[in-house]
Amino acid sequence: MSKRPRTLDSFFVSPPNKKRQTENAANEVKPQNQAQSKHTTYPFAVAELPTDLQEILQFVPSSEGRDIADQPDLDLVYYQPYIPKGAEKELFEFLRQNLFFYRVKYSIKRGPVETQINTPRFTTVFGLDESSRFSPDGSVIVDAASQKPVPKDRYQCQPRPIPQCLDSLRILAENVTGCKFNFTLVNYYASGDDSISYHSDDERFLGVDPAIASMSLGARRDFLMKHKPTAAKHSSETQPMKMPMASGDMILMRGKTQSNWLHSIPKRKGGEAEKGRINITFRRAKVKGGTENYYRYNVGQGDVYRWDPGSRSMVIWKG
Ligand SMILES: O=C(O)CCC(=O)C(=O)O
Ligand SMILES: [Fe+2]
Repeated sequence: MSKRPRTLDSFFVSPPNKKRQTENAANEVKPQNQAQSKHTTYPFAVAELPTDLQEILQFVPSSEGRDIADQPDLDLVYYQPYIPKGAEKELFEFLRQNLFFYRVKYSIKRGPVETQINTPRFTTVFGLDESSRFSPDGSVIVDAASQKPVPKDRYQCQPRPIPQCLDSLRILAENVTGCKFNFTLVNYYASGDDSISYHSDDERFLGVDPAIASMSLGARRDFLMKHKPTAAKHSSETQPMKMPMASGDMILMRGKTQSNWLHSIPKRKGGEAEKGRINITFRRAKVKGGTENYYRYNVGQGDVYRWDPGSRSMVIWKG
């Protein structure tokens, strides 16, 4: 006999005869699902999604996406919300608690001048470009064409398989958008001082007109967009946009958007931003250069950070 389908509401009431979560002496909430994603490249194992969250994800998208294409070269789908209300808070806490993050530093050279850049947010990344894939157990990287293990020096970086908790979200994003993704990039904006400046994700390694799905959890932060300056088009022909990305919202950017528009998350003074915000983007890198780029700028060579529930802040993880 098949199981009776549950309604969304029933997920938010604890079943009477089932203890939903176990609490230890420190009152720390433990997920029901103790299984973990492990890999030699991970500083520590990543818990799999708790079963209650896994089940709620059947109800994604929580609302129909709204097309926004009323300006030149703009092609967006905005889900407000995407994750069911009530579940996004648990998903936010779970991911902040269980992922490892980095504060990447790098230098750029413009002519003779070298500038040190401190990425103003926490980042982490998982995935592999189209030219190769992980074997099912994740132990080897296999060439997509020959199906043979790739030579050791194929990648300078050490690619990481997407842990189960993020891979479930990736598969969901594929099903909802009809796009294919092989990378998951995660940003954590700890406070209003963390930000990402105006840019477009139009790197060659993503191919033409890339689709990028971008999910928000935690603090509401403004997502700003403006058209790139062009010779032909006066910027006054287009209107800059401000989208209040709330917890559980998702925006899909596709078509000509990346080649023509810039986006940013500006710094904010105090308020809600201090609660912290997670952004997850799903993308598809076509070639090896994409893999190298993503690990260089989102993992780097520095310290590993992990959320510390005691001090409620990211602290350097000492292994
Ligand atoms: O945090 C966001 O919403 C945007 C992040 C972003 O644009 C990026 O990672 O490329
Ligand atoms: Fe971006």
